[in-house]
Amino acid sequence: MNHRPKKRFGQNFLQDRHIIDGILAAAALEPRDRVLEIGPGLGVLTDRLLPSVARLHVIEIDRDLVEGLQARTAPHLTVHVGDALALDWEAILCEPPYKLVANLPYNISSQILFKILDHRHLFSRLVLMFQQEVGDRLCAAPGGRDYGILSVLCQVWFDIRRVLRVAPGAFYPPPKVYSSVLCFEALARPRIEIADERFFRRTVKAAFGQRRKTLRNSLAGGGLGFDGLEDALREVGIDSGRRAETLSLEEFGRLAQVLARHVSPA
Ligand SMILES: C[S@@+](CC[C@H](N)C(=O)[O-])C[C@H]1O[C@@H](n2cnc3c(N)ncnc32)[C@H](O)[C@@H]1O
Repeated sequence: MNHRPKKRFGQNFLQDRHIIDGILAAAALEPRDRVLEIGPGLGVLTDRLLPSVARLHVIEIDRDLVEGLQARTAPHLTVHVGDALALDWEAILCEPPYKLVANLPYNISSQILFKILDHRHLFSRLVLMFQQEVGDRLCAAPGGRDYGILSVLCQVWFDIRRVLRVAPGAFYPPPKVYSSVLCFEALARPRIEIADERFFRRTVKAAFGQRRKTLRNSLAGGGLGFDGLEDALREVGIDSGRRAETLSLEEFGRLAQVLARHVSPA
């Protein structure tokens, strides 16, 4: 098929067979699996997924590619045309759990991750390609500059490991950066206790809002400051002079609990 890759849709098509093999191996497919693929493009992953799974949904935004995908007449394949960020995943994925496999367009990877977090109950495993820098952030441990909002929010719910490092030449056209394939395994229960998930997310975002600042200042800047904050945090073993990037997941859990007691949950 003659298709001119479109930059606006982040079209870097995989052409390295070893990388495709590595993605499929990480997905650990079983015949009864139901899978969602976001951004099938020319279908290199789709064609490898199809014979191995019970059900495959693909979501592709580029109408020029849809005809080629629909030409694969497998009865267990459903092609959804549209923006994966806008489509209603609950309506499409009616028989969870699903595995999610995607060579994601880099420009929407954070937004997709937030949508995945909102729909994590639908998924048992995710195998996703990211720009290497984003992959590093997702796997990062506390203490370094890679550790941030997405590291915390995703690591609470998933075991995340990098399975492949991918050079630009694996794609056509080659992107300017290296990429990483990450495998997310859904945990049976979150790593920490979270009473109110929306508030937990708000806490983490506020704490990292101004990452060079101390917790005391960044929380105040994010509307989560209150009189007595320093003492309240000290009581749960957190020094308000620390920066967000030094806090473990457990400490973020305790931080959110303390703030929830003192700040209105709006
Ligand atoms: C990096 S390419 C990967 C294509 C193919 N899976 C492969 O590995 O060669 C990203 C694909 O996602 C599609 N895409 C981009 N934005 C999208 C969106 N918001 N929703 C669904 N698909 C999207 C692009 O058109 C493209 O086919």
